[in-house]
Amino acid sequence: MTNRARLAVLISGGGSNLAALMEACEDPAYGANVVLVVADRDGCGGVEIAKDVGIDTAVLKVSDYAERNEWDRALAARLSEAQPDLVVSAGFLKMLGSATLAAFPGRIINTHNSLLPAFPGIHGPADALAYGVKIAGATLFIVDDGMDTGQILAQCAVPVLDGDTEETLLERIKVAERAQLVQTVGAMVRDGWRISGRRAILNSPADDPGTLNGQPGLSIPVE
Ligand SMILES: Nc1nc2c(c(=O)[nH]1)N[C@@H](CN(C=O)c1ccc(C(=O)N[C@@H](CCC(=O)O)C(=O)O)cc1)CN2
Ligand SMILES: NCC(=O)N[C@@H]1O[C@H](COP(=O)([O-])[O-])[C@@H](O)[C@H]1O
Repeated sequence: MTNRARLAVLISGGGSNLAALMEACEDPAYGANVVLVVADRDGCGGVEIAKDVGIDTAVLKVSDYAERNEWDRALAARLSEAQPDLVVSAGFLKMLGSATLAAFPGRIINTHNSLLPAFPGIHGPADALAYGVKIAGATLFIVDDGMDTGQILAQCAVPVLDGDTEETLLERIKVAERAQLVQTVGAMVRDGWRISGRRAILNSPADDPGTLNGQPGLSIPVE
């Protein structure tokens, strides 16, 4: 595959999902390259991971702009410079505004560590644990102007174990989440996807041996 899809990744923290995408991109057959990493704050480990291998980075802090919309317009402009085919929000803790959404319609995806529509926001695993659910997981979805309301591309499930803490549950979720992100983004960039109402449909199932009928779904990793 000669033309590789250009990925821009939005982060706010350590970037383990980013690192998983970067590793997948090392294989030319995967079909993508990470061309830009943008953080909303200083000190993100994911920015250093990207810098170490020469990937372009930027930090855009809301507090550096007089208005939230100015930040959103600056984010849209910075992303546009990179000409991404897909924008991947992976632990990005800021709601995207209308300028960014309009710049990449239907081409911004977000991975969230809960089984949406349950437990949206920034405390998914803690909220799931507090509720007492027995199954948790992660959701990859198309970003829209709501909070975690976009069409779902893929979901993966993990068990909640007796004695789990937020940390142990989060790490179990993240193992499945990273695999789901890599497999689904790969399927998207190689074979595309389509939207039909509330449904987002991959043109080819992600290559996850643990999926249900080849669909990225109930791939529950064994402890
Ligand atoms: N327009 C959208 N933008 C984003 C979405 C989305 O669904 N629509 N998803 C988020 C990621 N996310 C959950 O997956 C999420 C991130 C941040 C927040 C939030 O309330 N952020 C606050 C600030 C929080 C902080 O800085 O600690 C804010 O934006 O003011 C909710 C959900 C990515 N963007
Ligand atoms: N709703 C936003 C949110 O909570 N996102 C979550 O942040 C983590 C980032 O991990 P990483 O920095 O190791 O990739 C991920 O688990 C992702 O679901």
